[in-house]
Amino acid sequence: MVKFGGSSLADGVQLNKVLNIVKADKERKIIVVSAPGKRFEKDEKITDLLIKLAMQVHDGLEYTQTLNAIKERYAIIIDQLSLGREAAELLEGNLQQLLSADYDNFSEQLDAFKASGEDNNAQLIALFFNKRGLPTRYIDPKKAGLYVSDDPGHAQLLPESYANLQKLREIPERIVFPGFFGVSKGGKRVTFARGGSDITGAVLANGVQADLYENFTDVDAIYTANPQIIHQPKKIHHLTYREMRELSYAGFSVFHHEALRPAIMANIPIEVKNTNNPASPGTLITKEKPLEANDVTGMATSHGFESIYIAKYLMNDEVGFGFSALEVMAKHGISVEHMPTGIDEMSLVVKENQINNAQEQALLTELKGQLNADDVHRQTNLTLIMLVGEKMATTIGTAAKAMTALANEKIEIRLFNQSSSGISIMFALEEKDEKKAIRALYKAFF
Ligand SMILES: Nc1ncnc2c1ncn2[C@@H]1O[C@H](COP(=O)(O)OP(=O)(O)O)[C@@H](O)[C@H]1O
Ligand SMILES: N[C@@H](CC(=O)OP(=O)(O)O)C(=O)O
Repeated sequence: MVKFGGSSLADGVQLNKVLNIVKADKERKIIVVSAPGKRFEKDEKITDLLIKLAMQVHDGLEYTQTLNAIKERYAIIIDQLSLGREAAELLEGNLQQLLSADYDNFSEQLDAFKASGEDNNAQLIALFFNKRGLPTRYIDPKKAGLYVSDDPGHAQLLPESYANLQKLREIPERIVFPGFFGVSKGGKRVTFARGGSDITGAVLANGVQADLYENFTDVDAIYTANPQIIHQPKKIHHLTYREMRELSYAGFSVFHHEALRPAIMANIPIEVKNTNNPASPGTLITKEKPLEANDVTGMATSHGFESIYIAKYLMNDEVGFGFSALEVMAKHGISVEHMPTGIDEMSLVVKENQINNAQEQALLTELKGQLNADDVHRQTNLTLIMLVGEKMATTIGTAAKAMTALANEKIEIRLFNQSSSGISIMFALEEKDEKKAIRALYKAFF
């Protein structure tokens, strides 16, 4: 079972590498593909172009330029791989159908457009493999019975899909399966969260009970820190599912955090590898791993957070205080990521984009009134840094070492939280300190 990300499918050169990787091992039987990704830093992903196109079509704006940009990307691939008229006509027909279909609402239309990126790519890649002598079948997620909830942009798998997907094992040829979407019970295409082709790969791996889920991307391994911040960070050779779940949720964009559960459920090892350097061993992710020398396995960051600080004298003696605070947040549709507490105070850490300016005052007033609090205020522009490692649970002094490294750089820690399992600690800092903090922590731990 293998998945190739958008960077591995960005043009004909990349697709030739993909063919060689698939041909090199007959166990690479099911191939999940993303839509063509970026060829260079400032390039646009097909998925982003499709989102733009859907909005322009919906708003009645001029969309020819965007449509042409999408056609051009596929045309280059068709040309580079000499796929001929058959491929060009297939693509043209699919796009026409997409544009002329009736949609009940914009969410449905947007998801149909987004899904078409992977779907067209899967059809082209199946054609390409067949033309190069590798018998391959394109499979439509609808035909395979990959059912999901009707939550556009945030689909959740319906468990009955696993039994349907098991039947893919009976297909003798290689299978090319589009990632990123499934079908609702009403027969509509619904996408997972962005980056969701990883989820499709994990779901299929579970469905067919694969021995291994290989996830091909554009880096040699998962690194101890984001390579866009640290120059040539150390590679992580082995991660546990728990570590990966913490790190991917906290900012390791290389593997989607929702893709872990299906793999964990069937205990399938995951290997993250590089399409541009397939001989390199990559990073293995399994349930358990041999204990390492280092207490911290990796560190992730993500920005765009804020904290709502609530203070009340004798808070800890009040039964149900935390419940009431969370109830107000839930009423406003805001999900709380972390909840560090003190004796008379607590902070609710949330994603910043969940609270708009119009809502702010009402939320703060309601929290203050409902909780009879002494003080309620927001701290905005926060970055969360997560240090993760199985060995941290049994090591003394990890937090102290991290705090010393930050203090030496005169970086103020706004919040601190340790997970109950002991395998992660979280710091919230001001966004302006993010890069300095990551560098200081990297130096201290690696
Ligand atoms: N800790 C990390 N280790 C490896 N890559 C990381 C890490 N954090 C962020 N990344 C980024 O993730 C990218 C790969 O993920 P993504 O762009 O989704 O790839 P794909 O197109 O293959 O799905 C890398 O190019 C890298 O910039
Ligand atoms: N193409 C989709 C799904 C995906 O997983 O893409 P990638 O493999 O390029 O991260 C997106 O951009 O969100």
